[in-house]
Amino acid sequence: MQQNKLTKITVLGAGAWGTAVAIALAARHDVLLWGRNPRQMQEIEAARDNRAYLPGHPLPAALRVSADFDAALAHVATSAPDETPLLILACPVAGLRPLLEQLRGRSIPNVVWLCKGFEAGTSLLPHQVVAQVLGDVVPGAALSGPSFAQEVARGLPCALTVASSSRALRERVVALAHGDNLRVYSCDDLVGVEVGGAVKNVMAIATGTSDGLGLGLNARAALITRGLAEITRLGLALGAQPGTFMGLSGMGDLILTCTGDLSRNRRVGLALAEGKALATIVAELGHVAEGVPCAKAVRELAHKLGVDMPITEAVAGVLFDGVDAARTAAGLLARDPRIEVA
Ligand SMILES: NC(=O)C1=CN([C@@H]2O[C@H](COP(=O)(O)OP(=O)(O)OC[C@H]3O[C@@H](n4cnc5c(N)ncnc54)[C@H](O)[C@@H]3O)[C@@H](O)[C@H]2O)C=CC1
Ligand SMILES: O=C(CO)COP(=O)(O)O
Repeated sequence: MQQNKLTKITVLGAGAWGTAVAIALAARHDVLLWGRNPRQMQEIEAARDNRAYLPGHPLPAALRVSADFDAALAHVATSAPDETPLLILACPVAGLRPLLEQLRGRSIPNVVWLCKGFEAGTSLLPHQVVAQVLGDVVPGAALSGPSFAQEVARGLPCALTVASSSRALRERVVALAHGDNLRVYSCDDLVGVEVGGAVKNVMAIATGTSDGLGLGLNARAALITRGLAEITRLGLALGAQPGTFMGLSGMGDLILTCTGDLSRNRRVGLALAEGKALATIVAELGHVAEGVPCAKAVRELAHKLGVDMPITEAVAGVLFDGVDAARTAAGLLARDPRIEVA
């Protein structure tokens, strides 16, 4: 495959994932990592290590870091005419709208977002938030799939999916990002890719809770499988293609997040099983756990659409309604029998 050399890329958001993606892409491109906290960005520059969000993964010498928003945008506005630069949005879903507001009216290239979830309050998917704020003039894509930041930063093998309604942008992102140990597939089902990436976080809280309660490996496999059925039902109601949920952004990310202890969402579940309060868990985590706000947004959406989502209901009940986790697990098992594919 033809690799584009030294394309200019700006990553907006210097958390764990933005930093890991910037590290991976800096091996082949001219990458600038922007973070909103000037003191933190100075510390990263001084240590050449993001000690707050991704400690122990030195930044390559070529990777530039900055807290200057104008400079970050100028980086991707100054490319040669034959290059299309890339703007990567690496904030959590809660930060997407505010970040997009900062971009509105500015001259920006193609945007690719990495966040996984439904927006709290609106239950919108990221591409819908992008369309609301920027309109459809800027081509956009979601990059998703099973990808723990720490492993990507170490250069371990990883496969992702880029989803966009623009074929040209999908091809562009593949040409830029595919290579070394990153394998990038493409897909035109933006809704399916985003729904899979969002709801798997809720399922990871469920499996973490189940594992923490000692309910066993059989229960975990059941939760993952029925979780996939639940994700698929919601996705189909929103217009997704069923096959997408068998792919990297569906089953792939669901398996990773439900079983891998690097998952922050799984760790939320493990801590809930210990009886910790949600506020304590979130404070101790020090990172976003998208499954928490997403459980509420998905519950609201499922009610609105009439989609049966018992695992999401159970997770939201434990997180927000003070329902006891062990009782919730028993409640799930006590549901009436049904045909498996339904
Ligand atoms: N960490 C991982 O392994 C992966 C994370 N993701 C997704 O990427 C998104 C970001 O996750 P992480 O970087 O891991 O979270 P994190 O909790 O490690 O860092 C979040 C970063 O976003 C910044 N931020 C928050 N609101 C912002 C705003 N309005 N403007 C600019 N920056 C803002 C914070 O300052 C912080 O630097 C989430 O949606 C997550 O689900 C996706 C794949 C892998
Ligand atoms: O999305 C992820 C892996 O693909 C990261 O999951 P967590 O946010 O649960 O750590």
